[in-house]
Amino acid sequence: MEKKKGIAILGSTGSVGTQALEVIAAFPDQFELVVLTANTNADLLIDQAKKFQPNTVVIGDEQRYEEVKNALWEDDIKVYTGDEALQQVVEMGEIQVVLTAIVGFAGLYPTLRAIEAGKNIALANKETLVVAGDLVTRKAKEKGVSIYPVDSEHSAIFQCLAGEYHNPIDKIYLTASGGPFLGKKRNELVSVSAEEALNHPNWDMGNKITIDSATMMNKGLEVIEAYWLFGLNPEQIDVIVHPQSVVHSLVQFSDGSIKAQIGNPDMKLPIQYALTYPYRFPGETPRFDFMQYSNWTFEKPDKETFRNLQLAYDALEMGGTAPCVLNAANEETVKLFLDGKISFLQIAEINETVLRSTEIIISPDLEDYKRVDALAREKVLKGCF
Ligand SMILES: NC(=O)C1=CN([C@@H]2O[C@H](COP(=O)(O)OP(=O)(O)OC[C@H]3O[C@@H](n4cnc5c(N)ncnc54)[C@H](OP(=O)(O)O)[C@@H]3O)[C@@H](O)[C@H]2O)C=CC1
Ligand SMILES: CC(=O)[C@@H](O)[C@H](O)COP(=O)(O)O
Ligand SMILES: [Mn+2]
Repeated sequence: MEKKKGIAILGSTGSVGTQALEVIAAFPDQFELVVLTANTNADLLIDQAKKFQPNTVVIGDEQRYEEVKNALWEDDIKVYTGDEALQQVVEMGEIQVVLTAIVGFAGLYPTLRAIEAGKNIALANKETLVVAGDLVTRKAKEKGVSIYPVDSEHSAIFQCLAGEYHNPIDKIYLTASGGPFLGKKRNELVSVSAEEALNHPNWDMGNKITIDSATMMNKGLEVIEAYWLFGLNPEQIDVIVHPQSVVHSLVQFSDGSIKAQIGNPDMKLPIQYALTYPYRFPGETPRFDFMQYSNWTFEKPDKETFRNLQLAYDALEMGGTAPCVLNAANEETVKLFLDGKISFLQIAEINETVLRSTEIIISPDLEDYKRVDALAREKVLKGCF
């Protein structure tokens, strides 16, 4: 029998993490779960560890360490806490693929360490590539490590590219749902609440990405993510609004032919493909019903109203640390919005102010990214919002 594939899930208690565990549970003969990590959700991490019996777990929050350790003592599961532990566990010999399902900049360090240790990456944490795409892709190339996209649009592009290695890409189309406020103009968005913004029409996701979808920053981050994953020019990356979220993205080749990947809005499929690549495992996921989705529509994104999308293109054009600045500002403005401290429209306004007022370093190293990230966050927080 073939050896099972060793998997680490960073961020196992989140939306992607919990769905990844469903995928793993569906193929017990194929995967061996080696590591699970969470930030603060000790209760769920304990439940997951008891059920899946990984070798090791990491709880970010040091206050919850004793509780997790005591709960898992009789299961003989190693328990660690803190940022350094999160970076060390990805080096374990039994791991073949690290699924990065942590949200935000915090995913960058363990991803880099995993690449350094020669582990293939199933990448959900798009912020890693947005912040430091040059560093991450260079390191992956150097170490012969593959980065398999988990993000549904990028998985779609990746699937369309299978077998097309020799064929030049004309352009790609990333599809966007448009979020809960599709069709609204700025004057209608002045006082929308966090609750309304968290009401995504098609996907059930973590809070941060759901707000990003509502502001269309998610699509902006995905443009930058695609730039690094597929080695395209910004002009080759287009966004089209497709409110049904069943055409997950499209590739147009140099002869004009377009390939699309289609399916239900369900993250388990892209997660599974990233873990089983180059194979497709036969699965029980509900089959697509064309009659349920008989009306597909496409429209142009409104970059005036959803300014964040334009800002992401601008940051990509500016280069160097500009996307890192935009990402850091956005992580903070999203938190402020969720805490009721700023309005929905202020998210993009503050992001833009920070982006335009922060000096760019053109060839940054990891320390530069760390400093620039901290500086941009400080600018948002010192804005006295
Ligand atoms: N959800 C989705 O369908 C999709 C998500 N993505 C991307 O995947 C990533 C994860 O998204 P999602 O699952 O929605 O997010 P969630 O907020 O649902 O989950 C985040 C996970 O990361 C952990 N975490 C949060 N902060 C830290 C930190 N500072 N250090 C270590 N661990 C941390 C959380 O732990 P705890 O639970 O303890 O807080 C949790 O396990 C994001 O980058 C997102 O953009 C991409 C495509 C689709
Ligand atoms: C599931 C997924 O990949 C999300 O990134 C999703 O695409 C968000 O939807 P929109 O950003 O298109 O609203
Ligand atoms: Mn996506």
